[in-house]
Amino acid sequence: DISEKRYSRSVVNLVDLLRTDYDLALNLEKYASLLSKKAKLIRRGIHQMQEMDQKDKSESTNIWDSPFNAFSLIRHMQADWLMWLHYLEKPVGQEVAYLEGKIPDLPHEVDFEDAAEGMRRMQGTYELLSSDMAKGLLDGVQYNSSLAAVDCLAIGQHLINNMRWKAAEQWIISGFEAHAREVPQTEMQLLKGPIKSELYKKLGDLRVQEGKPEKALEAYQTALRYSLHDVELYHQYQNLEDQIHTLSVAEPIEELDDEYEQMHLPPCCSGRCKVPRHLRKLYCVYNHVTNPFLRLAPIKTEILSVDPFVIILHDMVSKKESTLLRSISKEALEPSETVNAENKKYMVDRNRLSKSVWFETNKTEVTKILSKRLGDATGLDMNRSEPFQVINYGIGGFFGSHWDALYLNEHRFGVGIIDRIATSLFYLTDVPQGGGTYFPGLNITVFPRAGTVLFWYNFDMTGDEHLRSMHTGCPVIVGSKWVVSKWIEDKGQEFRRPCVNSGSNTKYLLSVEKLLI
Ligand SMILES: O=C(O)CCC(=O)C(=O)O
Ligand SMILES: [Fe+2]
Repeated sequence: DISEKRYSRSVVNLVDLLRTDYDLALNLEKYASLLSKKAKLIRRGIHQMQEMDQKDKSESTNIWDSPFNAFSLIRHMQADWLMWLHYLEKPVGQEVAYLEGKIPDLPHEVDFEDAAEGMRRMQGTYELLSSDMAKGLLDGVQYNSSLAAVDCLAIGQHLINNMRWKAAEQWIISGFEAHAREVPQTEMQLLKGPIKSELYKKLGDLRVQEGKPEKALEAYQTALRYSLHDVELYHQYQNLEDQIHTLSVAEPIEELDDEYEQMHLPPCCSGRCKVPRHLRKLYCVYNHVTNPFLRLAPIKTEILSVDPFVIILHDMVSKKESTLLRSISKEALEPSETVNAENKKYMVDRNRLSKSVWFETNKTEVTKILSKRLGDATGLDMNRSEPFQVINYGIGGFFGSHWDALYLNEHRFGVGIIDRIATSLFYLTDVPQGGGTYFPGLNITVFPRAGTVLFWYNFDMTGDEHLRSMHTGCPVIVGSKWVVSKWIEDKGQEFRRPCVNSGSNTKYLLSVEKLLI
């Protein structure tokens, strides 16, 4: 479905969007040139009429001096003005229709909502100030791009819609600052009037919601100063003034609870949180034990946590393999889905903003090799694993905190039930800023490094789900985050990772946990 492109959920379609923008600008240019031709012809028409007028006047003839004059006048008035009307009404070329036809392909309101929500989440997660963000200063890094006043205004509006008054106010103020920095005029100013008026108007709306009518009135008044002829605004102002006089101002609407907000923003995505002591002593080893082949080519393995077992495998994907995988995925990406807890069906959800595509393990030489390598490095049977999933995150893209396991412990051991004993995440790209994988129960944040694999067990040694295996795909601040996931099934790994009561007899294990002995 064309209308379901979900532009904000990946960066790959943004290039198409730029192309469409360029194309539409050309279309507008064509329209403008046809329109000026039309205007020229109209002007010529007016000129002709004026000449006739002059002639009539200079010859000082009366309209009744000749039957032709009267006839001409009547014919002119009856037919020519109709002709003008037709001419004025006739569309100028096909450009308006072309633009109309393109509208369904352009980002929709949901795309904007996704993008604005992405900005808000980024701001909340990394504790950024809106004024810094608008200036292009993101988590201590200054970029040479910034937000325009209209962008700040739009984010402010989005926050007002979501009852976040304080944050909205800060974005409106950032809008004024952005406006002071701006040199070129934006289209909005051409088509809708001065941006300053729009910003003050929004500030007024906000103050009304907050229950500060006097302050709102002040804001509307200032807005009016910037657009004297805005009738609608004037009515809004008058209405509010009446309401204040008659004490009938609407009740304030309370800001959405901050605690709810905090719950949805993982606190340590920045990686600057304190890692617990027992996790700081961990180490790096060469794994040459899970497969005889590794004696020749051991895999550099970093142990991040013992319980649950979390490791980073180095040099698992070459540049060439990464490029190939990304290029075959680009055209096939669709908005990512998550498994619904109740019906186990895959669905698009607001908690996962990315695009992805599934590839069978045997799809290409690259997927076959990666699967083999992963099997060697983990000691697990890749014949018992789910297909690869290639994922791309857009700016602000994220995956809210979740567990990968599908069933609750009491349901997992039923007949025929297969669950995800382990997760492997191949990082295909570095992400310049943000986009880490964070474990809230461990306070570990792993930042994507092209070619590495993050691997962890979702279940403990007795087969129960490990609560601390919960993880988060942190919001991307800058860059295009490409990862490939592969979930490994529990059924079929019984001899490689048998259930044991404690870690004491791990020497019988065949999987990578052997490294712990
Ligand atoms: O992208 C990430 O960092 C996490 C991805 C993830 O949790 C998943 O795909 O299940
Ligand atoms: Fe996950």
